[in-house]
Amino acid sequence: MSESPVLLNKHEVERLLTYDDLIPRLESVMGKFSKRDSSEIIQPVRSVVPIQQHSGFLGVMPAYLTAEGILCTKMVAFYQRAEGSSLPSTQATVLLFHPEHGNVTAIMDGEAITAKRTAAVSAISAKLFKPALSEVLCILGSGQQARSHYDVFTKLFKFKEVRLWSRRKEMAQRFVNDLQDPVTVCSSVKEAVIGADVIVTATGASQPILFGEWVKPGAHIAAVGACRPDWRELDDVLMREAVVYVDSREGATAESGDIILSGAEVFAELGEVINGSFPAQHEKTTVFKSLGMGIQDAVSAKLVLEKWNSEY
Ligand SMILES: NC(=O)c1ccc[n+]([C@@H]2O[C@H](COP(=O)([O-])OP(=O)(O)OC[C@H]3O[C@@H](n4cnc5c(N)ncnc54)[C@H](O)[C@@H]3O)[C@@H](O)[C@H]2O)c1
Ligand SMILES: O=C(O)[C@@H]1CCCCN1
Repeated sequence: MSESPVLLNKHEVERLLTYDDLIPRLESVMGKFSKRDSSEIIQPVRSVVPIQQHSGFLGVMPAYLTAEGILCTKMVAFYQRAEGSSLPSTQATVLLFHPEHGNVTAIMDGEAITAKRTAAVSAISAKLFKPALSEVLCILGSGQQARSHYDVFTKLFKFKEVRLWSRRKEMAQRFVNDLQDPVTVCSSVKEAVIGADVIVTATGASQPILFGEWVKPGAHIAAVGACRPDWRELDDVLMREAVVYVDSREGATAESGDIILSGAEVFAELGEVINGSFPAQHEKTTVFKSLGMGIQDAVSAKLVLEKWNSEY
């Protein structure tokens, strides 16, 4: 009989998963992924089941990292919530398996993993692609991803000003009231992004909210929302004028409305830049289009379990 799996709730996962540990593991696994060596990493594009009656989707995200012995899957339910809804738009659970025996070794909350690993990957993109002089950070959205992006971007980089826009101003105000440092709440996307050096889009929008004509030449955009083939956050002008990087070419081609509908060309994967096979064109306007990957959840979950094991 195999042992019962370790069960870790959101509070525990949040406590155990730190950006300092996570960032190097994500850089390493994304570099490996971009080498496309199937004896090292197997990660199919996410399977997504639409839940049409409720404007939602269930995604299943398996991954196997052979050398590290990590066999994992995340199950993530994500919804388009009506304005004013208090329900979370993204909920997830992560399972780790014993690769040899097939039993489940850990079941853990996936919300904290999703929030932190997505923000950490965006921060890696900003490290590579943001302009040399980056003084103004702008975040669009005030939900879970907006918060994790605020946390890691202000931890890693020094900005003179941070701006926030949310479609409901009171939510932006609530976000800001929780923080120690000053953040400017803006009344429109245009006001928030004009002159910004780094822009994070982390909204549930399905139509463009960020327009190329407002974006400062040379700025870096980490685009985290719009994870369906018919959803948009960025307009055609921005998509076509920027140098576009993605987490996975296959994921982007299957799932990103911003890429599919604009016809924008993907220049490189983040992992290809980490590996040195493509340059980081930080002097140009750059978009990092993030869709999220099972390997990112897998290394995060392994890290959480290692930390937990070291404590008990
Ligand atoms: N790339 C990834 O790996 C990844 C991971 C998790 C979530 N996501 C996506 O990121 C986005 C944000 O996720 P979250 O967990 O922070 O959600 P959340 O529900 O916590 O926050 C969503 C934010 O978007 C705003 N919003 C919703 N609809 C909008 C619209 N039509 N126009 C403008 N703003 C709108 C809400 O007001 C809120 O501020 C979602 O699209 C989600 O699917 C991507
Ligand atoms: O990679 C993820 O976890 C997310 C979940 C929500 C939709 C987009 N991708």
